[in-house]
Amino acid sequence: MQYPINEVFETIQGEGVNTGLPAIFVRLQGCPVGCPWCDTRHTWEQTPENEVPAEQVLQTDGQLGRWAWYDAETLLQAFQQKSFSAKHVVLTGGEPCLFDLVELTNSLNHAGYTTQIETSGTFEVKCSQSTWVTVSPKIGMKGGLNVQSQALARANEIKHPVATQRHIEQLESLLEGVDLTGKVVCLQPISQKPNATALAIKECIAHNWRLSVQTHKYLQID
Ligand SMILES: C[S@@+](CC[C@H](N)C(=O)[O-])C[C@H]1O[C@@H](n2cnc3c(N)ncnc32)[C@H](O)[C@@H]1O
Ligand SMILES: Nc1nc2[nH]cc(C(=O)O)c2c(=O)[nH]1
Ligand code: SF4
Ligand SMILES: [Mg+2]
Repeated sequence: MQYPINEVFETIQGEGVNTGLPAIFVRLQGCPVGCPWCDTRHTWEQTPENEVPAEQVLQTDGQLGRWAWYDAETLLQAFQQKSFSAKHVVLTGGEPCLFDLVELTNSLNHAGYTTQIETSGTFEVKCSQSTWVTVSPKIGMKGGLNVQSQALARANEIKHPVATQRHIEQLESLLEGVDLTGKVVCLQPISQKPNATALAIKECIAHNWRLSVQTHKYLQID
């Protein structure tokens, strides 16, 4: 199966439970969710005129929204070509769960990589059993999509972006009736805003949730 890829790069996982882990990021192109504060808006549209040769996406994109087709085998070859040393692969986007990721995650696992998916939870999560699934639930966004119960049930980590008290209330009502056994709940301040960070700290302590800050942005790395 082929996937439209926006960028492939090696860095340190900056967010969530795996913060600090060296990782290869594979960013898929395309997302219909429409979060107003999204930090990767260039991944929303997958337009034919922005298709580029495969080698061009083996570096960070920035703002271009370019993409190329890759399958599992060519992606693994690209990791060799770039001499990446990380053994953890993060599939993000865009919205990676627009695609069936079973074949891709299984191939990566068989090649010796651990895998993680960053998803909005608005599509069914299809991946290998061992994949670490981070659902950052997107509630009431302008794309009009709802969080799927399958995605919440499959999540290993629920990492909610927050800026206002309303975001806390939305998360509380989303989590009602969800079995949280074995899952980690994190709050992630939106765009490093001081008020959002203060709110996230206060609510993490009150609920015994974890704080996730986007450490790569403080460090000014990709
Ligand atoms: C760009 S999204 C791509 C994956 C997927 N579409 C999703 O939303 O989870 C990756 C992560 O960045 C988070 N994110 C995006 N923009 C952000 C911002 N301005 N501040 C904090 N977190 C942000 C998302 O909530 C998600 O956890
Ligand atoms: N360093 C780093 N860590 C990240 N964790 C999640 C990211 C994402 O965009 O999904 C991300 C990212 O873009 N960079
Ligand atoms: S779901 Fe993810 S990629 Fe899509 S708009 Fe929201 S933060 Fe951005
Ligand atoms: Mg990011």
